[in-house]
Amino acid sequence: MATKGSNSIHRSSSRPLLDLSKAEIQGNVEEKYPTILLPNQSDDLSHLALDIGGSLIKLVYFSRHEGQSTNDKRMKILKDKLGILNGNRRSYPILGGRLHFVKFETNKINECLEFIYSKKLHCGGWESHHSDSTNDQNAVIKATGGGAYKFADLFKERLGISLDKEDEMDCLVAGANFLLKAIRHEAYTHMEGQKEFIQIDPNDLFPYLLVNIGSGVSMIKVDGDGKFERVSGTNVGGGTYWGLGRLLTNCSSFDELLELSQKGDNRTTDMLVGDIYGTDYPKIGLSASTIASSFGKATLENKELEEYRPEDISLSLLRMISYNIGQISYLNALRFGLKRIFFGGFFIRGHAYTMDAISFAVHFWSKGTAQAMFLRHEGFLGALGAFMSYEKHGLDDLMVHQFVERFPMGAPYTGGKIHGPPLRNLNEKISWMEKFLQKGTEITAPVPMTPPGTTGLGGFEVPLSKGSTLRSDASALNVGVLHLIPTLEVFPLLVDPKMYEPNTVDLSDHSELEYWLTILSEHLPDLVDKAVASEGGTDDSKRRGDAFARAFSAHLARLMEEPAAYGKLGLANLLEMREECLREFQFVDAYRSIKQRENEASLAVLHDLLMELDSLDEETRLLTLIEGVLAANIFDWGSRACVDLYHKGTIIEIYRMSRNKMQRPWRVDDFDAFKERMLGSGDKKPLPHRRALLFVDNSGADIVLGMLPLARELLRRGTEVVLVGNSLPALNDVTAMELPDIVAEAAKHCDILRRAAESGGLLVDAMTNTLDGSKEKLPSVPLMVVENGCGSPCIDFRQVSSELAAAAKDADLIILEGMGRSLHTNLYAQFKCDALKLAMVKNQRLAEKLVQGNIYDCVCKYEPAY
Ligand SMILES: CC(C)(COP(=O)(O)O)[C@@H](O)C(=O)NCCC(=O)O
Ligand SMILES: [Mn+2]
Repeated sequence: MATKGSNSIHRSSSRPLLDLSKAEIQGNVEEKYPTILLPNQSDDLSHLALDIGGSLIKLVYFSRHEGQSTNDKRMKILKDKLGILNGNRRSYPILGGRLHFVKFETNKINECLEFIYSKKLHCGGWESHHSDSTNDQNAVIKATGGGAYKFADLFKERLGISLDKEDEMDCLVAGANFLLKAIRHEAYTHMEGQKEFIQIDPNDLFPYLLVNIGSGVSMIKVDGDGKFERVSGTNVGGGTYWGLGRLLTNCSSFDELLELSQKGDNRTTDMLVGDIYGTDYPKIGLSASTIASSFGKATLENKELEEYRPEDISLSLLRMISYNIGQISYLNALRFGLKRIFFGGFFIRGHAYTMDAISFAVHFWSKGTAQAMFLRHEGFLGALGAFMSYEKHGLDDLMVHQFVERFPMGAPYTGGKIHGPPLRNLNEKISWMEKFLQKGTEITAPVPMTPPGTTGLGGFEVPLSKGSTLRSDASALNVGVLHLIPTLEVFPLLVDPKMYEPNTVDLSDHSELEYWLTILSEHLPDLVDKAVASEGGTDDSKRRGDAFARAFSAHLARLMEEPAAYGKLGLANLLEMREECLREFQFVDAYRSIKQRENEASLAVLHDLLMELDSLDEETRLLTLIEGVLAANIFDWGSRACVDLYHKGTIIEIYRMSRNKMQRPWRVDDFDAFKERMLGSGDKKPLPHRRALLFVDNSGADIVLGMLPLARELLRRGTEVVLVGNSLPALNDVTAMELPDIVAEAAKHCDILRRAAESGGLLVDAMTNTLDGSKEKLPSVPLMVVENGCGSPCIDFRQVSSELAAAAKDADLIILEGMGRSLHTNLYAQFKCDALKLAMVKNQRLAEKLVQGNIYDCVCKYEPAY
């Protein structure tokens, strides 16, 4: 096993240069960095890279989306107000690209070629740019693995592409470095069946030992990007397990052999300490069940191979090889003083028992001072590395907060297991989901979980539970699609972004997880009804609705069995997953008509409400406004209890009932502290806040009769107001795109709102008049709208839109409204500015757990700047 000196990644320049022909400036030419359209340039828009191994082909490809343009004038004014210089990046909704991870069996290479062809990945992925097929002839694709040589001619012949070979070791390291720096829940430990995600600080990653277990094993000391050395290895690896296993058991595939091991009992083959001593050997810390000699028992008995169970042989082999690799790895880590050891390669395949065995060996020999870690994308290190070797893909500098991982369903090639034909369009995806209905519960069937204590503390012991309880979790869907959103930023007003945890409820508590998964499952029929109705109840929408329900149920079933399947799970992830799943089946806005109807009904009574408010003194008005926000937060189509209420009354009736019940003290009641900050006490009048960010929640009464009147009060007191709305729809939440029209309607009833909206660039028509000089120019504090970067009922402040981050720089007050944004997430979040968290608790269990109260209790939590 030769070692290799330090390497630096070779960046070949195989990609064609930019094609600037017919280039033109798109959008506003006056902007400092206008968008330049390159109609003839396509290669930079999509990439594909391959790792062609002996058993699997791994593909990583990037797809990019066109954004929708928005109202330029409105955006320009907003940017001026917020001081955003770079004017070319944004449009609603968020722009971005996606990194997809796909696997094929190498012996089904034709499916892989067909997939590449159907997605046009061989010519940049953009059909419209490649009507001329002669372009395809020049395409060069990065590839690594032995198959990059073996199949080069086939790729040329069938797709007209040349494979540009990248060194395998370079790729492994580049892939691992990228994952460990960019993906939040990439690395995890796996001890006795328990998976725990480890947060790696990207600034404190190096040095580490990367152990790649393929047919053979490479141990690589990694000191930085492109800086590594193969310090050791062993010829006893995955190939040894599979090769010996095949000879000894007649298994026909690696997976079959691995599965067999799960039913094995190694006491029949291994010589244990107890076999030699008849008891434990406590002096040197060995229990009777410790393996003294793998397969040693075969020397004591006069038995033929056929007399041993293949299951036992497979388990003994697996343990022998895993322990050996774990031990050698630890010794190498010790040799170079490395604290971290990451294991990857096809041998591991996310297989619980293999990981437990390796972890045990590292733990045992290091006496608990070292820990084995595994990588969720372990099978894709090489392909990712090949992908990273393209120049100018722009991914090098991206950071954790700019990636969002999502788990689409019905895309059978994402994830560990290959379980379907290549899907080209939504129709095929739906048919594929339908098949599962016919076949029963193939993907929704409970998957047995690994119970704690599979290896036992004494180590090398017989698993406590045998057979089906030792499962591989390499089944589908534990690797998602990585959305790259370069414009996402960490919210600058977080006191401590490193310590920030968005989720309030800990779903690692199994009863909590079960409760919330059940809630979501029970809500599903109603949601499907709404989604189908939002599209006119067509046959097509019904089909998609069914497919959505099946896909989402499958996600819930998978998570019930394996909560850590998609990384660390929180309620915010679950609620976002539901929205993403709807979008996957092309339900763009399931509550569209409900939102519209509620907006109209609420706007009709806004004038009366404002008159009533204006008749009150300052103090009563402030209290009435906060009551109004809390009362109107009852309009929540995501809460079971609220939806039941709506079947019993009209919007206005429910709103009045809710307001009448607003008796103080609320369950959490910091109103007096907030009032003092706003109005002062005695003669002392405090300075108004400079700028308030209002994180609005639901459409209808919530925004129109709750948050807008509160915004108006702040504006009246001289505080700039930024309404922060969702980038994409989620339940009945109001989106940033919908807000300007709602404000425009509300402004018809109110001068304060109108002037502020004009000043903030929200009333474009009125603004045109003003700019023409035909109207008196009235100075006013602006009312603005920004998108938050999310498409969920919750908000994760580690990943917000760049506009919101820019708006936050001058803000000294934030108001978070609703259960999703201020209870499920952020209840305990600390901000550098004053923060008011307002919500009605519309779930009995949450009310009991968080505020020791009851459903419909209210929370008014005020926290001065930390
Ligand atoms: C989805 C929600 C967070 C939305 O609440 P909101 O943020 O609109 O106040 C909430 O409705 C919820 O947690 N619903 C599930 C629990 C239930 O149905 O009781
Ligand atoms: Mn909501």
